[in-house]
Amino acid sequence: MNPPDARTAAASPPLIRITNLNFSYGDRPILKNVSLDVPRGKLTAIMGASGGGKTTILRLISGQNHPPTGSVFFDGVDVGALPQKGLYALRRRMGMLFQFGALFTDLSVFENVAFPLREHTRLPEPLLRDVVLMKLNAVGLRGARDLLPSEVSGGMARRVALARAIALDPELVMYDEPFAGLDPIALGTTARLIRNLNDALGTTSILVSHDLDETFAIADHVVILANGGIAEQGTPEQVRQSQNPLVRQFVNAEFDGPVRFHYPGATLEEDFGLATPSTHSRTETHA
Ligand SMILES: Nc1ncnc2c1ncn2[C@@H]1O[C@H](COP(=O)(O)OP(=O)(O)OP(=O)(O)O)[C@@H](O)[C@H]1O
Repeated sequence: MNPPDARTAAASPPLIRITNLNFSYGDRPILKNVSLDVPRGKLTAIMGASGGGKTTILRLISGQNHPPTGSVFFDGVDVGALPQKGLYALRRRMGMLFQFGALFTDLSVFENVAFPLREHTRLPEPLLRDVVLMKLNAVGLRGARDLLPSEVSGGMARRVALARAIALDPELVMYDEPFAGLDPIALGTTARLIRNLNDALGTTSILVSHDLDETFAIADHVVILANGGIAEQGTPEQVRQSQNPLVRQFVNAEFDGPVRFHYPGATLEEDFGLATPSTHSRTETHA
């Protein structure tokens, strides 16, 4: 496994440091002893099979879930140790773009972006207007301010959600599958925009995505989750060259590998009456 980019690590401490984190839903373990640094000012992608715990990591970073053991530090602050008020203050430093954007359908594009500003600041109206228009300008939608979400395309709606995620000038923006449901052109536009906003605003970004090519094209640092732990991390190039079979299967989009295509069960021989009792074996197990 590759360590985070050495130059970044030397330049400044990570914005997020996760140490020895364990997390379960009920008695089902999801994350097992995970330690991870998210470098400041960079775009880190978290990838891996469905249900691997990627969204759970985002929820642990924002303090929506609490780890029974291990810690999440945001800019040196232990998120799990914060009282409710401190947690709210911390969340103002984070922007979130959830899967499918989740805009308020009865509010205009302008009011969707204005929403977090109205909720969390007391900006006078003319200043609020300027901030909203600047954010909309950054995503190319200043001219669409008066439209309703139903009047813009899916790709544009995602860009409105992006403008809303950066409305409060967060230090960290977390994107949970921001490309879901987008056509290839809108997907490419959104990916470029995420990269450009990260650089232009000097934020740190965490991107959870299944779109390998687009994600590898824009990420500085890639983390592959598998079996509750980090199977690999490094630059996109380093991860592509990983020899870990779990990573190879994922990166090469292989149909079968350590993660089995077949759900565990009876063998073909058993189901079709071709086997003698001695050859009955349940080999199709998950890695
Ligand atoms: N609140 C919850 N209660 C119980 N189980 C949950 C809860 N939230 C998520 N899970 C389960 O925990 C596992 C990890 O969920 P998580 O959403 O973190 O995975 P993911 O890697 O983001 O998946 P995907 O790529 O499909 O979005 C999944 O199997 C999910 O069904």
